[in-house]
Amino acid sequence: MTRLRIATRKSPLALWQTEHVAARLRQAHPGLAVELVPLSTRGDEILDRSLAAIGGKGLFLKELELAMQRFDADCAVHSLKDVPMELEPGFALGAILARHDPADAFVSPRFADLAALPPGARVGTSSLRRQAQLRALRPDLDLRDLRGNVNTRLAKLDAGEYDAIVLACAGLERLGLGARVRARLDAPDWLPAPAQGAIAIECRSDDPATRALCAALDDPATRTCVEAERAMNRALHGSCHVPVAALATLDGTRLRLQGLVGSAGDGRRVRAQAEGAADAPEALGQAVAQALLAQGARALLDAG
Ligand SMILES: NCc1[nH]cc(CCC(=O)O)c1CC(=O)O
Repeated sequence: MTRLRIATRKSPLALWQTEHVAARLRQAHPGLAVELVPLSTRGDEILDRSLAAIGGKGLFLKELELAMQRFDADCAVHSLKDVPMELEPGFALGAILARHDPADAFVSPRFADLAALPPGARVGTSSLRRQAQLRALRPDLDLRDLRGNVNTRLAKLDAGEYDAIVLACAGLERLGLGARVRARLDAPDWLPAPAQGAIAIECRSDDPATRALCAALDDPATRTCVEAERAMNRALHGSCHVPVAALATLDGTRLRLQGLVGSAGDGRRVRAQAEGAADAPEALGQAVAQALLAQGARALLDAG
């Protein structure tokens, strides 16, 4: 294969991530002609309704998968946290790139961190996971919906619609906006979305040539961690628009997984953590999910 076409969404973050993957592929395979195929997705176009109402985060993938099925593209680049726990039949993750920063960020022009917000401050996020954790730590806050790409969300913050917002550190850093991070929201007090910060390349399962090219970019340590996080999420429900947070860390051959299920409504949350062998991330994810369920996670998930 001498040419590789990569489908991508058109948001600035998606384009950055796909350009990054393209550059890494050219570096790994000198002589390979790598091209971008930018596409609009329903998830990008529909901004006035919640993602859950319009069919979940899979909407960001659909058009990219159709392009691969039409052979208009060979692979697609995604933020792995936006990828449903079960891939569509016929697709596989050809590579998961090394993750540098899985954490969420507190972003505010006026306030240094969550504790510095005055009572009743307006905080923007449409993520149930972020709302649930904000409710648990600061029940007084006025949580308001906020959708759109990273740049749109920052513009709404700067226009004064919110006192603070929560975004992923990874997205801000990739867009050259790392200076906007006022405080990191770190474990164990705050956990990110399963697979947050990890970039994945999706390929057709029956395309070994593309899969072989992509495999050069795979980072086994990151794959191990995100497999544990996604296995936990999968064992809890099967969708990806729920107040579930997870973070796995790998220390040599020991894998540690922290998990949380919260309620965006009233701030209740349950937490669990466990350690296991690095070669069994699925089992660890399932064990932490069982520990969360034993503490009543099901009632929180059903309440939304
Ligand atoms: N939900 C949108 C989304 N998908 C991935 C990222 C950030 C990059 C990443 O997690 O790899 C973001 C923005 C955000 O949550 O701030």
